[in-house]
Amino acid sequence: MAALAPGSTARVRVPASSANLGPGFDSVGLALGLWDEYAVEVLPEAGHLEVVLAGQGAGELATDGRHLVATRLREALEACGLGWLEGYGLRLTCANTIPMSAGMGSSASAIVGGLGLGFALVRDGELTEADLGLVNTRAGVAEGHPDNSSASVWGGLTVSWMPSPRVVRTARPAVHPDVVPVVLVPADQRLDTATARAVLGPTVARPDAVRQAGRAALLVHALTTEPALLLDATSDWLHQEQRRAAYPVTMGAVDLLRGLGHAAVVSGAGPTLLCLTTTDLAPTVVAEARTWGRGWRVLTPGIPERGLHVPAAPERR
Ligand SMILES: Nc1ncnc2c1ncn2[C@@H]1O[C@H](COP(=O)(O)OP(=O)(O)OP(=O)(O)O)[C@@H](O)[C@H]1O
Ligand SMILES: N[C@@H](CCO)C(=O)O
Repeated sequence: MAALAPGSTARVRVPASSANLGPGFDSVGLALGLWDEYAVEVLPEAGHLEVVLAGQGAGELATDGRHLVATRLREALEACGLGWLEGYGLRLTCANTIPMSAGMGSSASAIVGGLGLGFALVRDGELTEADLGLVNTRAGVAEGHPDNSSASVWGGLTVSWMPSPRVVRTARPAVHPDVVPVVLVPADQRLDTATARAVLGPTVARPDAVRQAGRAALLVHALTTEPALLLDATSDWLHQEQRRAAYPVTMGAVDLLRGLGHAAVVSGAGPTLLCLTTTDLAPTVVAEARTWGRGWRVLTPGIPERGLHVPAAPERR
């Protein structure tokens, strides 16, 4: 493998994601049109790493080799046979819009983006389908559950599973064109995924497992074919009630919207709320959420059809 030439660059964009969507715990993900953008430039100074942050996490996250994008950039370069910072330096620039620890897959996006950036740097700024497959596997293994990471890699709706601890497989059903995600982010609230996972017990009752399996199957049908079934299709018995004390405000809002007939769920490990609605009803959901006041950010980010990608070069004037 040739050394990296000073002045070489790569750039990637990676979307946010919502995981679980009610019954699809640890397997179903939906990409959301909120993007982080990462860029890297090779510097001549061996051993030198510069991390420049803007937006979410700036002034808060590490700006050395511990930064999550940097650690996964390193993983990708080493997988391509390049020693980390051996004979070259790097400037990593991150422009982040995805809120951290909010339930929109920020850590998965950082992992997916870091890996993608490394492969893109080695491939002269391009990413192949095979690279996306590698990123999907490595990111799912790194997170331990591939729901967020697969949606960030592929865009759209993903259903992922791990037939063994180091293998990730993903199906990508096409979302019905009427489905609209409304994302409600409670201001100034964060919940680490690790904390939210720690409250889940090791076993579930058989009747709950049976109901959950049926609704997970129905979820895919509702999202792809019959959105009118989304309210029933988003019921959950495995994680949301168990975590209620960790995000009480969100659960109150989920209860309220579901009482009004809307398919509201906790997004990932929370505290963001995801409402899966339809083109005709989305304005009603948005109007309802706006009555809740400034404590909530109301987003309609759309569902990007592709995930991790190299953006087109900006046009020269
Ligand atoms: N863009 C980023 N760059 C570097 N590190 C990040 C970035 N985004 C998230 N992280 C790291 O990941 C942590 C958040 O991960 P966590 O899994 O708790 O939340 P999340 O991924 O936003 O939520 P969820 O998995 O429920 O959607 C942050 O505290 C930070 O350490
Ligand atoms: N399936 C994960 C998503 C958050 O990373 C959870 O709910 O814990």
